[in-house]
Amino acid sequence: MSRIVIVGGGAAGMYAALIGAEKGHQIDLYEKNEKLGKKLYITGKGRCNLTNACDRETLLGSVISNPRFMYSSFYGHGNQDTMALFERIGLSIKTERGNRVFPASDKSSDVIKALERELKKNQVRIHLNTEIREIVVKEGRCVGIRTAGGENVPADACILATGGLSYRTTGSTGDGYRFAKAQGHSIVECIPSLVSLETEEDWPAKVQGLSLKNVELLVQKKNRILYRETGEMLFTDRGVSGPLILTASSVAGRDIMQKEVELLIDLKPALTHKQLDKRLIREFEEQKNRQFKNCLGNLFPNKLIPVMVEQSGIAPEKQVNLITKEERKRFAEQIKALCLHVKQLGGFKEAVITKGGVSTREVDPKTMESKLVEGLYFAGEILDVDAVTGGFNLQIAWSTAYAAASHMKQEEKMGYQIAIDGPAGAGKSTIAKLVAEKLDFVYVDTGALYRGLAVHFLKEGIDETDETALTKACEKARIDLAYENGIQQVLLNGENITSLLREERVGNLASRVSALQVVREKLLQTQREIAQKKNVVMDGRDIGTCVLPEAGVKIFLTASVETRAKRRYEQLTREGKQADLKKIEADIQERDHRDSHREIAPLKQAKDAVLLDSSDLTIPQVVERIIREKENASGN
Ligand SMILES: Nc1ncnc2c1ncn2[C@@H]1O[C@H](COP(=O)(O)OP(=O)(O)OP(=O)(O)O)[C@@H](O)[C@H]1O
Ligand SMILES: Nc1ccn([C@H]2C[C@H](O)[C@@H](COP(=O)(O)O)O2)c(=O)n1
Repeated sequence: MSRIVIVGGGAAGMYAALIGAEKGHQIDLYEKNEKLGKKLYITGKGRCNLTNACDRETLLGSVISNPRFMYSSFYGHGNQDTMALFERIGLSIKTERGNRVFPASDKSSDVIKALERELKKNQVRIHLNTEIREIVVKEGRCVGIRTAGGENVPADACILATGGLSYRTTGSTGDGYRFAKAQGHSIVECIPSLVSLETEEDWPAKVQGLSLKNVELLVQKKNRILYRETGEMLFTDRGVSGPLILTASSVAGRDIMQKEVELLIDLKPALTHKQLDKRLIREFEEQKNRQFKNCLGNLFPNKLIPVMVEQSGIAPEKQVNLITKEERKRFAEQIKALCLHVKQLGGFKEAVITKGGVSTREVDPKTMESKLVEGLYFAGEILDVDAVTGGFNLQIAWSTAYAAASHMKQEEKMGYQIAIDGPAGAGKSTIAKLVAEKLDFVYVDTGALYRGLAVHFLKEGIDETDETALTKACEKARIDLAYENGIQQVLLNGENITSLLREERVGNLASRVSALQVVREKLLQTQREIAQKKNVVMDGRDIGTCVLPEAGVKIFLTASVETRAKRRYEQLTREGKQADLKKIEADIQERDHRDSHREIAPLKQAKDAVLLDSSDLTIPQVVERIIREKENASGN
């Protein structure tokens, strides 16, 4: 296990913390705000456009700055992976127009809640209201951080996920750029992006609030076309905004900074110049005795008419039949290319994202590790990568966070993991033991850990409904696994209690208390630590879904209730124990229901697990099938 410090508790920081913790690292997440995810909370007008359910090409094509840098991380963990992860952690999602993905509840707070819940479950240590002053580097390697309060926090690695400069009130004040610069990183000039544009002309203020649908926007600089698209735009008190403009700010942001960019709005993109002229002739003919200012109602929204009249240079009171051919032609030109000159980009205060940041040339695109400082990683908006609207910028955050957290170097080699989950009596332990033997892996029966805690509660006479007593008892219990002649032994505070584990009351209590957060939290890290260093076959209820979500092979082993009850009955009879088939069956059913309906880490098949129904398979056949899965997964 490595000790990793993450600076910044926004989208990228939380995601990196979760991935790192699931990989078995000890994570400390530092956030200077009083809570996590402040910017995430207001994104997408509070709905949080999580990602975009497009294909990979579209995903890459939506990145404006440094798309090639995103290639590896999008392929390593793309939009589909992000959607699967959010569903795995209990967030229902929905896809809307333009493939935009949102939480089903339309509440960004639910995204934050889901992430926070997982961070807690995975024992991430969250430090709120804690500002970081600097990254500590020794001999070219990051060895920790120093807080503004002067505390030195040693670490094996540090992920900077401090965001950009947009929405400063949410904490994005650019600290990360300063830390990176201090370590020799180049920072590409930061400018606001996905932002409104301020214009030299002040007439937009007269029509502020007016939204135009289906207009074509052409952005150009000295006749060079920078952007051209049809869609919706909006006039503001200082210029223009709306979807077309936001994208234009992203595509042409740097040119806009250097001035001389003009916007040409085609108000009638469906008509050619010739068709438009014909239309004007018809309108002018039908209303020939009216004044110019009163004959445009069929052509433009009312609010826009005074502006169009003013810009045309034609006297507003001029009788329509007196308008010359040249005036009409010029007016048609104006309709096809209503011109505005861009003064500047709107400010960081309202920009959705920041363009610029830590130069991607100095960061490994596969791992997000600095090429200058070992053990220093970057994730999210701090990097000089940005995309258009539609959930793509958050996907950059998720994918880079995943790359950083999952490529974190392990102090010790990570073991190979085979996860076997399934209901009571499905044969998990019998099969897992044999698979482990064949592969020379360590077998870990996690049910035994829960049973071990149950023995402790029984010994201490703990009332299972008394949460305080349970919490205290959990603190007092140390559960260790040991192996005698390759057979797993459970030690409770040093005492070998293996012989007590199979008692019926122990199994039933284990099933009941395993629904409790305090119990699951107690055992989660123990399980991960075991799987960290050794090759393991681990069986349980939530191994593939929760304990080892990255396991190389995941099996969901099951069999009909009758089969399982019959097998258990035969097992007990073989062992010379009293057994009642009907009672065993009822017991199994009750346990299945409880294990699969509890709120935390319920028994369920992981999306990427192989379903194996052993009702009609012999033990060697099941073992063989799993060995084959392992061989396929390892490519041999
Ligand atoms: N494919 C099979 N064919 C016949 N018997 C089987 C098969 N798989 C398992 N068994 C038998 O079923 C019984 C229950 O198996 P086991 O104890 O391994 O289940 P389990 O899933 O680990 O149960 P629990 O979750 O309650 O600990 C054992 O007697 C075992 O030998
Ligand atoms: N990963 C696990 C393993 C076990 N449990 C709980 C649920 C079971 O009813 C109980 C005993 O397990 P068994 O020995 O029968 O496999 O422990 C769990 O919640 N998660």
